[in-house]
Amino acid sequence: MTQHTTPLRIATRKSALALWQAEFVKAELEKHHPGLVVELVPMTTQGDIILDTPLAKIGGKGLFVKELEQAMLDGRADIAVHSMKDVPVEFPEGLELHTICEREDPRDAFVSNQFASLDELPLGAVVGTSSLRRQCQIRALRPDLVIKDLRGNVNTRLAKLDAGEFDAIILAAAGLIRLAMPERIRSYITPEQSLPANGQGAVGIECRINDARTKALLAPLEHQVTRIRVNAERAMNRRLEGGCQVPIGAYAEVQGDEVWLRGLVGAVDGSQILTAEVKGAVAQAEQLGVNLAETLLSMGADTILAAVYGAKA
Ligand SMILES: NCc1[nH]cc(CCC(=O)O)c1CC(=O)O
Repeated sequence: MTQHTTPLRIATRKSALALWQAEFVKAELEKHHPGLVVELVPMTTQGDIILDTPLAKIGGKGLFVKELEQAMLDGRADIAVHSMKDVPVEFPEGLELHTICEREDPRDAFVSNQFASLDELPLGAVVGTSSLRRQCQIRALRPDLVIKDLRGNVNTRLAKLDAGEFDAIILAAAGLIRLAMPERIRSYITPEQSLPANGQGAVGIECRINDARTKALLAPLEHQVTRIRVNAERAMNRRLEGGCQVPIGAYAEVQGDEVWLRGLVGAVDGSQILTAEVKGAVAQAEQLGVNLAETLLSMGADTILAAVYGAKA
């Protein structure tokens, strides 16, 4: 048996979901490597501090990972665990996204104390979400609904719903399942109604590129089918330069040796929604993502995205 002398340290945010994900990876590592000691290094990020400004205005997701990455570069931690949908496409020099774990349910969830589904919401009901992607797709389905900004971690968002600020809110099903609140999911929003974000429901692990010991320890946590799906989705986003908060949906499924990738770019007000899909060999997953992005761009996604980025600047 291998001797494990030094503990492996996980840099993590302190939100319930981040801690769940870190604990999950810790448990997986300890299961695969008996004797290994895994420690959590909890930290606060800029994104956790600036909670009152819409994400799209403050430069997006990078704010949630910078401190974790610095800790790895400084040797204060060895890995960071991320929700794949929050991981920027680029990594700082010396770090890489090394492992993608098996995906939880990737769908969005409809959450409400009074209504069972989007269809049952009365005319003009108030729906909470801070995601431009969810906003534009819900507006396209139900132009009568009033969409209100909703930020904070999962528990904060649920508390705002319970306080009566919204008739319903939209959250990732994965978050509610992981936090042991599946009963909060009144219904699932199907990919046909609204495409999830790239990487939604998948957990990824970042580490130092030159850290062979950590990489060997992470190897059993890799999930091949999830990687193929997330690679296709992220390649589409990358080609669209959808680095931060953008009205882009991407969803891949693997059927046998084929990938089926669906993509969407929408105007935030729901006035225009472009959708396209592509099928091809698993080995071509990333190329399929790029191709689908180019199809969407040729359909007019470039104009829509330029308007979104222009509004932010
Ligand atoms: N943007 C925040 C975020 N990042 C990951 C999840 C859920 C879990 C996941 O997608 O892996 C959530 C909450 C949500 O969107 O409701």
